[in-house]
Amino acid sequence: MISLNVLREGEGPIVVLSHALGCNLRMWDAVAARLARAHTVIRYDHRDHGASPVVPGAFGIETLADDAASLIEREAAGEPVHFVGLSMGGMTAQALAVRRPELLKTVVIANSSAHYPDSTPWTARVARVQTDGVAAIADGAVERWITPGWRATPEGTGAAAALRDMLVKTDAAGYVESCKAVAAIDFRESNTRIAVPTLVIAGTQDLATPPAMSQQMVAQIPGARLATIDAAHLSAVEKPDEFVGLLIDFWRSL
Ligand SMILES: O=C(O)CC1=CCC(=O)O1
Repeated sequence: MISLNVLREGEGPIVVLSHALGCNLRMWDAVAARLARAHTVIRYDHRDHGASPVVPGAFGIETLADDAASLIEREAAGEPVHFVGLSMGGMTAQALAVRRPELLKTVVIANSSAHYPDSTPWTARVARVQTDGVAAIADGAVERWITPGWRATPEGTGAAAALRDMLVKTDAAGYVESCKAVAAIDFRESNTRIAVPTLVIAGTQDLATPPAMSQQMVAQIPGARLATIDAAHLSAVEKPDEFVGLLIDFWRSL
């Protein structure tokens, strides 16, 4: 078992936030600030990201789910949590909901996918990072993460710079292994066995995990609901008020 970097804030029902590939727990700053007014917010860095250890060698998203399960066991002391994952965090949520449903009150899968029909772009990205480092793919990634319209504003320009900085500080070998884990996902069958209340959030301008991928997950997961935000891939960064509003409405509706 590895010891992940964890940040805990606020008081109340526990929410665990799981970030995207190449980001770290700071991706959730705006969402955490809003949620922590009435919740215990626990966010963490995935292995090979942020201030968590870099663990040499290949792994699957199931390993990230097991990392999250150990963290919940330790931090929540038997209280089921609301688990919110975006992109790779949403993949972690899909695996966790099947492997350890007893740890979860609800699951939110934002800007994510159950499967990539074509792994060619991932193979190309891995090769580029192996040759030239994470910085070589950073500008393209940030362009997928937030909309051009927001990037043109002072707030969005600052956010883009902070996100780029987060990405280029990610360990290259860890990023490569994470890309391979993401490229290999296939939750299409296991999603039909999720029995935890689930909300799927899609970004209408998300080119990395387009809304059709969210619609597919909703069709697979029994009783799952779909919500949309007018944003690109990192909807929680660009539209934190709307993102938190969707979470609160979902939790209140149960
Ligand atoms: O980095 C990207 O291109 C988008 C992405 C896919 C999975 C993830 O976590 O980020």
